[in-house]
Amino acid sequence: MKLCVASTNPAKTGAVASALEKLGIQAEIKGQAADSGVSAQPFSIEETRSGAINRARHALLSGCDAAIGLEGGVFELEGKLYLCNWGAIATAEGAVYIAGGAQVPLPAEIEKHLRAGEELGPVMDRFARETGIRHHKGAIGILTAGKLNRVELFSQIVILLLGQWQANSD
Ligand SMILES: O=P(O)(O)OP(=O)(O)OP(=O)(O)OC[C@H]1O[C@@H](n2cnc3c(O)ncnc32)[C@H](O)[C@@H]1O
Ligand SMILES: [Mg+2]
Repeated sequence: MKLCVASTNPAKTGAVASALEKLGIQAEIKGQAADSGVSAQPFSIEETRSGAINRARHALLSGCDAAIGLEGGVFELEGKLYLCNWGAIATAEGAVYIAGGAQVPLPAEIEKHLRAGEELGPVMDRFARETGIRHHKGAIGILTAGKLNRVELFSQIVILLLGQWQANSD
């Protein structure tokens, strides 16, 4: 099976590889940049989820058995911003399955910069005095003292996607 991943971010391609390994599924993974069709920093659940679906649909056009889109974003609930992550798998048979991941509130300090129009990636790097956080541990890694990283978070979403595909294929 050839599986396209709609990003070259190693946190996303790594998450797909890790999910496949956990499920014992053999597949060739191809990471490629794909248009999310939403803003670089999605600001609602709807926008984040749409970004994942658009990525998957676009990546499927490059000729794979299925394509996985993963998107990070934030949304507001009772006046606070929360981190959210969504995923979608588009299959060559024309099906699309969707799943959401863990959500945590963002510290006020980070929230302030996002509301001023900055992207979470660079804001997290400054906050944690590190570089490229979005490529590995992610905001979730910083906010949970490394107990859960971005690869593991996306990996669980990918398991939810592959599981739904399988549940609907038998
Ligand atoms: O190359 P792509 O696939 O676009 O990967 P990305 O890291 O930019 O990831 P997203 O586009 O899905 O994320 C949207 C924005 O939110 C940021 N972001 C989302 N989740 C994050 C996380 O866990 N840690 C750091 N930045 C994150 C990211 O930098 C983007 O500005
Ligand atoms: Mg991005």
